[in-house]
Amino acid sequence: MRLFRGRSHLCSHLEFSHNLLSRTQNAGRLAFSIQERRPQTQFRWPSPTERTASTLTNNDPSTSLLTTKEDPTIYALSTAPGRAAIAVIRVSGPLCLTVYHSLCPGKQRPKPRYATLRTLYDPAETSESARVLDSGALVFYFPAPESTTGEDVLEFHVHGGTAVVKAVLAAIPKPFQGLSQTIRYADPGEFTRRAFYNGRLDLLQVEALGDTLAAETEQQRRLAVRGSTNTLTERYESWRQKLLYARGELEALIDFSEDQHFDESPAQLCASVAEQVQELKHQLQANIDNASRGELLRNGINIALVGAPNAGKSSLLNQIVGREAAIVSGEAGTTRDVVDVNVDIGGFYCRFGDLAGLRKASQTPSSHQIGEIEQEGMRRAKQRALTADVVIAVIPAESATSNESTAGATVRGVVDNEVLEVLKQCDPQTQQIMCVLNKADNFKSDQQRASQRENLGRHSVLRGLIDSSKTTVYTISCKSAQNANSGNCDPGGIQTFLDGLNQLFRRMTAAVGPYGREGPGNNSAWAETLGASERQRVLLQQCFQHLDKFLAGVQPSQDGHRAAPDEEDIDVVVAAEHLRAAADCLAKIAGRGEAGDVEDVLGVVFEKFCVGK
Ligand SMILES: Nc1nc2c(ncn2[C@@H]2O[C@H](COP(=O)(O)OP(=O)(O)OP(=O)(O)O)[C@@H](O)[C@H]2O)c(=O)[nH]1
Repeated sequence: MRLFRGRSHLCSHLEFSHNLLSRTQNAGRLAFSIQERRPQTQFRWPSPTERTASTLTNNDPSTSLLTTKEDPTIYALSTAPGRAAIAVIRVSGPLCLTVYHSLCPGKQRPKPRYATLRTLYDPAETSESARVLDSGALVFYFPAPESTTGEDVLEFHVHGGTAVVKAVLAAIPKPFQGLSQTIRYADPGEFTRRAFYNGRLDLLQVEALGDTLAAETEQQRRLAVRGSTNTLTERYESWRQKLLYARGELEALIDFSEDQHFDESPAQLCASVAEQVQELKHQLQANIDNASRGELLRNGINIALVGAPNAGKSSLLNQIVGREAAIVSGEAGTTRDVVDVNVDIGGFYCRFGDLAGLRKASQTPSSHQIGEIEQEGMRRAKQRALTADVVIAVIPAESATSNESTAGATVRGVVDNEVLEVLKQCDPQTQQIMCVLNKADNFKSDQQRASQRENLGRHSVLRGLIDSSKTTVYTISCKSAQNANSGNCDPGGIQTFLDGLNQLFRRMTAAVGPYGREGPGNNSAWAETLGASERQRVLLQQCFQHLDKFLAGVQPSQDGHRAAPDEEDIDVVVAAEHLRAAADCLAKIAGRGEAGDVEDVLGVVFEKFCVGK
């Protein structure tokens, strides 16, 4: 085992020093276990004030005016622009009280966190009649640091008329004219950025806040709420602590193994750490999988309607969205390009793509050649189907009724070969396939309808696809749905199909635990991990890869392809480095990376924020 190939630079970490200390104190008793430790003191990114070394007091407004250079007070309309009953204007920074006194002259400082009724005046206006900006405004004052931004915050709840808002916004900076650095209109997301800098929110909560503001559907809202707790932060931090602790154990071995007696041999210690790392990998994998599932809720579920020309794809789309979103016609090949429609189905944000019908040239009537446009449409349709999360194969029932001589021929007649080819190319691991038998009104009886559905289920290719998607074949009739009178509760079976689709979405987006859906433990306890962002998922993936490299260096591979390394081949320094790198990835998730990293991340995260937030 190679222990002394140069001391790594890791001692600088507080956690490592802590480990060294306890290791030295407990020398000779190296019974190793990875324990949960309470996080170190809460990390806090230096505030803009600290970073610029500009300290202000806001007790005396006159001195604030002179000293505020680097840390301007910001203000903005925080509610949506336009006519409304109430508009909220928010001010954050050291000049809050100065702003208050200039708009509410002669009035006492408002009691913190209480609503105070005030008339607002224009500080630059001398004419008594023109001075009043708004009467009956409510003022809230939140002194630092117990405020949303961690700075002094002032909120004016004014009447929501456009002119009132405009006048109050114009009045706020008036006393500071000529001192341009002291107060300015806020940039998008600047209030939240300050909350982050002042330790009021961690980066994960900032991301969840961005999701909350962007949420359009019920499921997106729930996802955002899950992410807004600090459960994820605590989970990542406990993993990071475990990794740092494990690394500390290895480092102690490097430093002291020559002069101290340890109960465990280096190989035993590595095996013990590897066991813990293996367990951590299971948890990471669950987190990574759930983050991908959460993406479906956040970005929407991409659904492709595939089928032969005239199968009824456009008719089905129109039934789903409840309007004429796509052209329906008896002419085969009507839909040429992808028709995308966004729709909320039971709280799930979905993007439906109605695609060009798929057929071969030989299947077209001799008078009809497949032209360039139709070919391009089919190419796009295939491409879209292969990247969709859910592929709905729309199969028309008409061929079935006209060709019932043999079960096999019937089914093959219904499911077009071109459509089958595309379904076969879909990835059952990542894509769900659903079959819809349309034009059920063509069946002569319920019995015929049932037997055709069974035939479809028996079809060798479809069977496999349907089984892997754990879905059923739905029988619908867009025509019946369209012609139904309001008395029929589920005309054409569209509602039953939508319910099935909803159940499929629930399965696709349900959280899984470290040992899969059927594994031990409570999977719902992992629901928060659905809220993990794409950025977090990428960093978790990188963390996972470092753990893999660590394991590759210290133990045989689980599939038996790689034998256990000889004791002399275990490089503990390199192994410890992989643990450090893995821990760093977790640190970056919470915004604890190098300063440059964090600024880059902030740039991306705050892009989504609007002014006033
Ligand atoms: N009898 C019956 N006809 C239907 C049903 N659904 C759709 N149709 C008819 O089938 C024809 C084709 O419908 P579309 O919805 O345009 O089919 P499509 O799959 O989008 O066709 P392409 O655009 O050519 O790919 C139209 O004449 C529809 O009225 C149904 O449930 N029953």
